[in-house]
Amino acid sequence: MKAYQLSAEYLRNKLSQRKPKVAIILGSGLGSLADAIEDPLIIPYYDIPGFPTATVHGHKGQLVIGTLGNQEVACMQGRFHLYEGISPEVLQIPLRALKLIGCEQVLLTNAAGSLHSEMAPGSLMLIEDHINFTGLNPLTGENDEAIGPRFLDLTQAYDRDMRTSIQRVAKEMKIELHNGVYLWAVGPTFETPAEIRMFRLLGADAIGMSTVPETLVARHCGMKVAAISSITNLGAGMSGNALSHEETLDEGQKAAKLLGDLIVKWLESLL
Ligand SMILES: O=P(O)(O)O[C@H]1O[C@H](CO)[C@@H](O)[C@H]1O
Ligand SMILES: Nc1nc2[nH]cnc2c(=O)[nH]1
Repeated sequence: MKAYQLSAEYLRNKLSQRKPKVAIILGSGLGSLADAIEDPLIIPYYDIPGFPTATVHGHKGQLVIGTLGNQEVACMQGRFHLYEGISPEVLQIPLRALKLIGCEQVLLTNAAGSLHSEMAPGSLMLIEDHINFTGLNPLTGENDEAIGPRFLDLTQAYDRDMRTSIQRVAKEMKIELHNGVYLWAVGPTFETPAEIRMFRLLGADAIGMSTVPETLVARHCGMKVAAISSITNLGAGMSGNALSHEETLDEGQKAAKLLGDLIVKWLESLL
């Protein structure tokens, strides 16, 4: 059996009657969103066969399964990044396991730097497309045609219907939701000011070290994907301030309530 099949089998046994259809991945500083999940079944990643363990400060490392916005959800409280030394192949495991237990759509969240001074810290950005600036891809290696195609079309990486419904809910809630392109840099260093200037020229609006590999794996196995960035800082060199992960976590936590409210209302709207 493959690692993700082992993970899924373990999770299926734990789930009993629960049938999460929506997966949510919480980014840096956004972990508290999982605290609102009712009747939670909490499974630490280290208990799940095949799963890596979360190493980044502020990423708790557990799967929380329960009810949010009247929907059954499976929420990853903490994610994996390539810069942690995790191989691209291992990055496939969580999303494929979530698909195997029945999740059909996934909402990814992240903390990101903004490339526009008008999109200041505290802003939310719905990802409409991405740029993979790493030259790496979690789908590299042998392809299992039973999971997805060797050559995956990414014309609609971020699902149009999910984006439309999230935008509609944000509008109803009078939440300003920017739209933009997220650029995946491998990290773990933040960018130089020269890189930020270059990324702006390339058409990026926000930058971070996650999300894109999850999108690729999820789309490959047929899940629908939407993603929202919580802007925690302006890109390097734009404000004169030094960047730090502590700032990411602080600003992420400040935005978590707003993003949480938006996610709950969106889930309610799916009924
Ligand atoms: O993308 P998430 O996991 O939200 O975290 C972002 O914040 C961290 C840097 O502070 C990096 O891991 C970056 O990707
Ligand atoms: N690469 C990158 N990741 C981030 N995560 C939060 N802010 C940033 C940033 O400015 N750059």
